[in-house]
Amino acid sequence: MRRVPEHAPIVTAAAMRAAEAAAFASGQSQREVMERAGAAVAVQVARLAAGRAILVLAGPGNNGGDAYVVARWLAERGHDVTVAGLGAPTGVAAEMRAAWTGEVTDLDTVAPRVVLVDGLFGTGVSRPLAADVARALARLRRGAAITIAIDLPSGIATDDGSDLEAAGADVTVALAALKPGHVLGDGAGASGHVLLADIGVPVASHWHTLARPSLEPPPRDAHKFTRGMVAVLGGAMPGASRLAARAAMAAGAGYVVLAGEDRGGPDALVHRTTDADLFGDPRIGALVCGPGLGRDAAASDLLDRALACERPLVLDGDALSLLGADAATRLRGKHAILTPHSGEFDRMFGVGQGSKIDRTIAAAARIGCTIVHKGADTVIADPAGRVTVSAAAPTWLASAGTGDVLAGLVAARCAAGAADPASEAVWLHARAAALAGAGLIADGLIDHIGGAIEECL
Ligand SMILES: NC(=O)C1=CN([C@@H]2O[C@H](COP(=O)(O)OP(=O)(O)OC[C@H]3O[C@@H](n4cnc5c(N)ncnc54)[C@H](OP(=O)(O)O)[C@@H]3O)[C@@H](O)[C@H]2O)[C@@H](O)CC1
Ligand SMILES: Nc1ncnc2c1ncn2[C@@H]1O[C@H](COP(=O)(O)OP(=O)(O)O)[C@@H](O)[C@H]1O
Ligand SMILES: [K+]
Repeated sequence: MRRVPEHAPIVTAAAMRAAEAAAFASGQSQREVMERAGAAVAVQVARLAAGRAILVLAGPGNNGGDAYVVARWLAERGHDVTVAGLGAPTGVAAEMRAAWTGEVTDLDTVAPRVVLVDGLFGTGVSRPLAADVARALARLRRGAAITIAIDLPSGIATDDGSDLEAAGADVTVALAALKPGHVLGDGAGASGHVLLADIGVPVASHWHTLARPSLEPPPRDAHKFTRGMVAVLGGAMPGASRLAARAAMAAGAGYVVLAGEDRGGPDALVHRTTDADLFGDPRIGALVCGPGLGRDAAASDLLDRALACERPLVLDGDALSLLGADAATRLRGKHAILTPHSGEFDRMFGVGQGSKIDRTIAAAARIGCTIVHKGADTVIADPAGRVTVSAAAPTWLASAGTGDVLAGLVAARCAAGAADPASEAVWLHARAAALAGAGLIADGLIDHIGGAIEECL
């Protein structure tokens, strides 16, 4: 499983340029910052190279400038370094090129070495790599045992993670902040393990990577209702609603109700009918509607009643499909957390423009609710524009029913009064998956929620 730093700021290329400009305006020189960036990367390269031969690729912009600093730093400390260049840098990057006293060979002809450092393009990549450059990069990566990218793997679009003919990296050293390209789409896979280097450029952002929550055991005076009551509406596919209910129980809800005709599930699960008493029960801290609900008239009626009641809602699966393009009008002003996968998201909000972060922020602002936009890169956005991205969840989660488990987790944290129930639930979900290991199924994932919680106490 790849590693990504926790609670790291995420900024776009434009925001990064603004942060750099502010640092330069406050008296730092571009040269100093580039020396710091190169040294920070070189420290990691030295550690990972462990004495093996290194090839540094240096591009025509400031990413290339960083690369020349990396090469100089390593050579000065006795490492076996060669450099291959692309284009002639300008400005400070040209000064760094001039300060490299070794040879600069041609990208097309250079032989691969065990350690590859990719400093061709970073946040300035503006179009797909030319075929010969992409071919050379892929060849050199294939010939290396480890590839370390400076700031971003060359050919990953900074702001949305799309693939502009990147070869990828095993380790990426992100400078000053992570970029959307490290956590979204193809970029997440291409970046490998991500390390964050402090280069002395302060960065402020409302967007962060997911962090381990800090949780408390139930206090001495706890009773079942103070720990949070969750009600899950059952429907056409009882297994899904049962998974959500069991996950809510495992995630620490003190009282979990499964409402409907299904009488299955563990003995500790409370069964009720979907009558007016249920929807009016003021003790319900979160009402889950959607997992296994179905899409028939009965399902639609249950959704209407859920939306009409005053309880906080967790809306998933079929509830989201039933809402479809009406989501924006029907959810406005509701206290709800939505957990769509990309198909459900697109049905509600359209495919739209921009990155997954941009689209999720826009949708959350439009409906005034928090949205957990699921996938390998789960993006959580609230109506105020705060974003958390989970970019390192085990891919074993891609199996039926794991989303139902997440809905139950979100509901349990919501009913417990958590400040950020969606992010906490997504962390616990990913961690439970890591503890469950290879070949996990949704039922087994629930057995590891307790272990994930233990790590947060
Ligand atoms: N600002 C700072 O002081 C600091 C910046 N830092 C570092 O700088 C990086 C950003 O630097 P950057 O803005 O110079 O962009 P960079 O990623 O080197 O690429 C731009 C060059 O590539 C070219 N080009 C683009 N796409 C291309 C393609 N497909 N195929 C071929 N050419 C292509 C583009 O040419 P153009 O698009 O104009 O034709 C231009 O020449 C950042 O990631 C970090 O590593 C750190 O040192 C901290 C201080
Ligand atoms: N490739 C993947 N890597 C990591 N997590 C994934 C991947 N694919 C899906 N997931 C996660 O698995 C869960 C699947 O949810 P969902 O698609 O709603 O499935 P279901 O409706 O069958 O429960 C979500 O939490 C999602 O973020
Ligand atoms: K790079």
